[in-house]
Amino acid sequence: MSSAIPPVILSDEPGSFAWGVFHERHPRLVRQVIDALPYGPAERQRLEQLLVESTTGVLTPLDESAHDHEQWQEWGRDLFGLPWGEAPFLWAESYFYRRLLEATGYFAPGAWQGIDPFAPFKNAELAGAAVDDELAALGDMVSLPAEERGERLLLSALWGNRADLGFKITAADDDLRPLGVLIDDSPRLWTELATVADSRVCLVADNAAGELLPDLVLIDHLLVNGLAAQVVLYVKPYPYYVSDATMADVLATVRRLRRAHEPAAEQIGRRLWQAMSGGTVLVRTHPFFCAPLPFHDMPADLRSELSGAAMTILKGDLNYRRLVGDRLWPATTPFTEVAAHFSSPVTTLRTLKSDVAVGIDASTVAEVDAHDDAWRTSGKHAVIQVHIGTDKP
Ligand SMILES: O=P(O)(O)OC[C@@]1(O)O[C@H](CO)[C@@H](O)[C@@H]1O
Repeated sequence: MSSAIPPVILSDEPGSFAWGVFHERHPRLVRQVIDALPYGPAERQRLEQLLVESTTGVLTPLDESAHDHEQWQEWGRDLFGLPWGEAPFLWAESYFYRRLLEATGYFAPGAWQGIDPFAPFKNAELAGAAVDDELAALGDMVSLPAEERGERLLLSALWGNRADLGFKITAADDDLRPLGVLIDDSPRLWTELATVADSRVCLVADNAAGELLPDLVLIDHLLVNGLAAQVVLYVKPYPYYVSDATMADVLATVRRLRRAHEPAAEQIGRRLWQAMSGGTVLVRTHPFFCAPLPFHDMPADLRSELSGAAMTILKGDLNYRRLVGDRLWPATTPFTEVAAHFSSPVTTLRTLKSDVAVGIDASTVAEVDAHDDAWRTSGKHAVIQVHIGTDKP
């Protein structure tokens, strides 16, 4: 690493993006969760208490009866007792979602066990007109040459990340209009996929519904065109960050494709179903995908699982923060420096929705700085960044 490592992002500074997540976004999110499902007084009270604690109190541990109490004790050893804003933003946000599941009774034996508090939002999006339009558009792509189709599908997987449901909670309609891809390393991705024979490609999913749909279509494209022999799709083991995809969301999305009126979409759904049955698409998960830590601290079992992949495609903002470290990097920090620790070649498909940015050349930084004060967080810009390894350009 060429220069000193910058500080980890905290959420204790009023007016900062991270502060706004706790003090503006979370209160609206909790309101929406309470409005979307008829939680009883106990669950509602616990949700309200979580809001009070996370905005004005100190971090308290999970109840000893929680199945992962020990694990969180270890992760939070030096943090419990501190004000939430003084813990790393990545850690505190992750713990907020774990505590939200505790408040709704997701893990405890009882009537609400296993009920995804975010399912009403994800289901509404998957059933909505925007997804209808995406399915219909797949028909128009059939006649395109494979390369052009691949490029379009990659862009739709990229911009599918734009409006995750957490982001939509505070974004104005105007914020949802994309502006541009600041870094586009996609030619390197396509070349690498075309070069490595019989390859396994991993895709670490981010959000369900409007993002998972183009991800699955991209996976189908890679398999059909021989750009991957097998795809491993990683999802979250339980609901997380509002709209993050779980296995239930994968099944709902494949079903939506299979039932589409558009024949091209229906065929993709059928092929994905067969690929899952036959093992050319494996859906996997790991507890570390909901851990409050950067990928640098990935446990050995997951590291070795990913290490044989020809490419790992990381979707979204949070996976990006976890890859490069949730720090106040100068945006010109070389991507290779901060992504080299990853155990396989890696591609990020990310729209910018937090303060972290790396690998952007100085002239591009100057240009976006001049036009958009909030370019790091507005979700209007995106990056496709690729790190392959020291032996390849
Ligand atoms: O990973 P995703 O879905 O692209 O984004 C997650 C996200 O919306 O959550 C955080 C704020 O809550 C931000 O860092 C980020 O923008």
